[in-house]
Amino acid sequence: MTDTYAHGDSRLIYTETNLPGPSEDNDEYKELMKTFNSRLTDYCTCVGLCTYPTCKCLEKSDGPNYHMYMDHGEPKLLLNSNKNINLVIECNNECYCLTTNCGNRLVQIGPVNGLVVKTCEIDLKGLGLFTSFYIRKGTFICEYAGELLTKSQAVTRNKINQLKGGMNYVFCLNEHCNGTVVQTFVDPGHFGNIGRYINHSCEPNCHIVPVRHDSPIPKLAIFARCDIEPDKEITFNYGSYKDDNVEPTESNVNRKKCLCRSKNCAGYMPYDTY
Ligand SMILES: C[S@@+](CC[C@H](N)C(=O)[O-])C[C@H]1O[C@@H](n2cnc3c(N)ncnc32)[C@H](O)[C@@H]1O
Repeated sequence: MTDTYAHGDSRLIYTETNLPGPSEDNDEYKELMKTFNSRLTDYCTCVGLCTYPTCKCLEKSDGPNYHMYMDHGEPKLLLNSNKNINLVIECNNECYCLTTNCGNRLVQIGPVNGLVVKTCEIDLKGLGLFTSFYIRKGTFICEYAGELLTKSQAVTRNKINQLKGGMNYVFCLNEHCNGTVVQTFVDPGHFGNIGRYINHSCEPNCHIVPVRHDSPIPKLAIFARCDIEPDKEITFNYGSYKDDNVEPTESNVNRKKCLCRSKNCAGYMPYDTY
């Protein structure tokens, strides 16, 4: 992966991709580490460009994940807009195809260029992530990477953050699969990448797509869901991509006020219901 970004804050440690959270001597942690350290066993035997349905990785993805376009004479990949985003499996180290141009490797290559961290116009939002370049719909922005936590660790950290009343970086990805929900918890609060600076919006220009290429644990990959002009803030909806914001009720009065200023702002940040 090529990731040249860094934190301006020396108290934070930059990690390009997820790393295990603090070790615990319990079954929940052991189970998480077992999955984290296991590898996807399928690989393709394509030579050169991977095409659907011959490529095993694309077959497992239920169709091509990305399409190519020329950007100032350079080939770039964009997420297919008709793609089932629950199933994005990139080629991996075991695959026979070429790492540089198989057409099914994007998230593993690293974030887009031109991302800038700066203070938001609305002070209370803190820092935000902005783009200095024009970004096309379907562009991979960056991962939301940090410590991979068990559910108990995530709940504890979330409670502590709520009590402190400061920023909360713990994100829960819910994947709905055959009637069950598989949850992935990532906290870039202390160890994280550039994605930790992305703020929430009720009308976001990006969304999170679970992408797998090495371990069965998905990368929380942030993609542009529309074209984005230079100097715009990068945002995604902190609610799961399946569950939209819910109206505030008595049970969620503790939710933070949302300052996204979008026309359809729900007024509150999505509630962490895990
Ligand atoms: C993942 S961090 C985003 C980066 C953060 N703004 C910073 O300065 O590092 C999430 C935190 O940012 C703030 N935040 C993000 N989006 C917001 C929004 N739309 N309205 C108000 N606060 C927001 C909240 O405090 C939230 O807990």
